[in-house]
Amino acid sequence: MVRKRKTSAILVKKIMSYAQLLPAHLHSQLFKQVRSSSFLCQNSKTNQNIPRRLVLNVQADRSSATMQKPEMKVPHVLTVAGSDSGGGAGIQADLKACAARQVYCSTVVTAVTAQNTVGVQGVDIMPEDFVAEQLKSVLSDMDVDVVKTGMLPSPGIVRVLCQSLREFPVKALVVDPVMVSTSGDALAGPSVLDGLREELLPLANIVTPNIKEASVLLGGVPVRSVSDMRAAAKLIHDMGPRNVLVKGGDLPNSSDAIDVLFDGEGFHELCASRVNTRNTHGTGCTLASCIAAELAKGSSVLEAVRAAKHFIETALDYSKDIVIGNGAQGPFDHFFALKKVHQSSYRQDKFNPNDLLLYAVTDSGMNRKWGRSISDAVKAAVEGGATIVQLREKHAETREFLDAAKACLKICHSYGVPLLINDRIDIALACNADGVHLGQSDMPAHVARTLLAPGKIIGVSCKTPEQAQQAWIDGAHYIGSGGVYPTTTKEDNITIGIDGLKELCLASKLPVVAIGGIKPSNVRAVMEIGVPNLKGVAVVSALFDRECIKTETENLHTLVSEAVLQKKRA
Ligand SMILES: Nc1ncnc2c1ncn2[C@@H]1O[C@H](COP(=O)(O)OP(=O)(O)O)[C@@H](O)[C@H]1O
Ligand SMILES: Cc1ncc(COP(=O)(O)O)c(N)n1
Ligand SMILES: [Mg+2]
Repeated sequence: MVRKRKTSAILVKKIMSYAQLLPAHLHSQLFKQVRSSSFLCQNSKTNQNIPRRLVLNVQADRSSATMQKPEMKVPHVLTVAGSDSGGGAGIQADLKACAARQVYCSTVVTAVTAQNTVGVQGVDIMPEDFVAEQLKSVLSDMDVDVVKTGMLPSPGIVRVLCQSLREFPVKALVVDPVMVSTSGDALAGPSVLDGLREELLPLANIVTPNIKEASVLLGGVPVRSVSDMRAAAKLIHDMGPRNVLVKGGDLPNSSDAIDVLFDGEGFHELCASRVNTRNTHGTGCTLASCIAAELAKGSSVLEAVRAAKHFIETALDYSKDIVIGNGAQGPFDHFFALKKVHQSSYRQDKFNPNDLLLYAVTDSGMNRKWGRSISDAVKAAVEGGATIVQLREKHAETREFLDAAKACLKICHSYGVPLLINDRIDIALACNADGVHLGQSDMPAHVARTLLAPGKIIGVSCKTPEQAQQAWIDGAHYIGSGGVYPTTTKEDNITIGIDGLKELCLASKLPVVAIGGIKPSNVRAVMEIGVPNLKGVAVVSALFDRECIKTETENLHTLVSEAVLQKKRA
């Protein structure tokens, strides 16, 4: 409790010390306020003086600099939901979803369930007065941006929630009208329906029923197809929420997970590929919490729904094979992003020289010419059979390059193909690429070695036996040697020819990949030089300066594989 106190000598002293923190032009104003003394407060519990309003008043008037610490407003979601002892849905899913989306989450528990992957064994509903008390504790003290509701098991709880929302308005309300668990157990009965429809939905920015819940809200109208979902969304919108998202996770015979969003004017169909997994327990709670989290950060409803749906798809895909519990429906892992860092190092053991067989090197100029993104080009190359990829982006902006590198890494790893970054150690570190390729004027390989984790691949471009020797001393894994033939991708590049390549291979203790003007018509001649440590060919134009990268890669892959086989037979 805070009440007003008269100015005392001690307080004035304290104010003087505050004054020293303020710019000089605010001093006269400060002392005017001290004289009126109406703003001085004291905390009755601690007896500490709090010249808080003073600081606030002056802060409100400040024109430019102030020594006040900048406020760090943390986006905040309050979830009003039930506890799931199994940790997959309810409050537990909401906390994990918000944490994964970097948003603070406070919790008001409406019920405690005894629940696992088999089903719901028991439900203990919180008394409505105690729900009201929890709501007041959080909303009267904390700066909540968005309230998200889940299991609301009694009409009294719906009523006290609506009262609290009117007393403490928030930026947005997300209502997940939880009624039946995925296991088929009832979590809220028909007695809450009137309160939901008449009191809560009109306050909601978005309501997120699954197909069963949409049907129950509409008094039993069947919802079995995407067109039923559209019709249901429109009818539920008439109950007052600003947006309706009918979720199609449980839509029968659908190879996609389609959700329908109606914003009062038009429909958006949000489509994700259906992940083949038993681990979908908690998807509804997580989706609603992610939407709430994105709204708390300031996104629009459509942006929030898109981000939330993408999060679910990625999380389900990442955890599709995990096994938690013995029941039919398991929980999934919300923190896939953390573990990905661990798992994404392509191979912990040593570099495999056979990966040099068909080495695709990207070129931003060629991608621009053909109107392709780096990741589309890389995807086509790995689909066509490239065995290693190097991103060589000499002119890209750092942030753009990093985003592209992350996307390419994901693509390459889904095909078990390592990804290297040309020159940019910072990008390689930031995206956790499998290694780097360095030119003679880039960072020396022995320095790069100290920066990169053990096991990360280092390749070095070499034109002379001395450079090849140095690369070996520096701890490189392979050398790239060329230009074997004249090329346009590198200015002023010296052509070493087939003889130069052979000389380098013989001098090198490391595996070699040939580079420079290599294409289907000369790949055999290159591979036939008959030196065992020549492991493959690196190609830029013959893949990326072509209409169909995938077809060219397939073709070249066949030719280079045949050449290697012949070499082995010989
Ligand atoms: N197997 C799946 N693959 C991809 N997305 C899914 C899958 N199952 C559910 N979803 C998505 O998860 C979200 C929750 O959907 P749904 O399961 O219908 O809700 P609830 O969990 O409330 O029953 C929706 O965006 C839905 O499309
Ligand atoms: C406490 C609680 N709240 C919500 C759900 C719904 O989640 P799902 O539909 O994924 O089973 C649940 N099972 N338990
Ligand atoms: Mg479900």
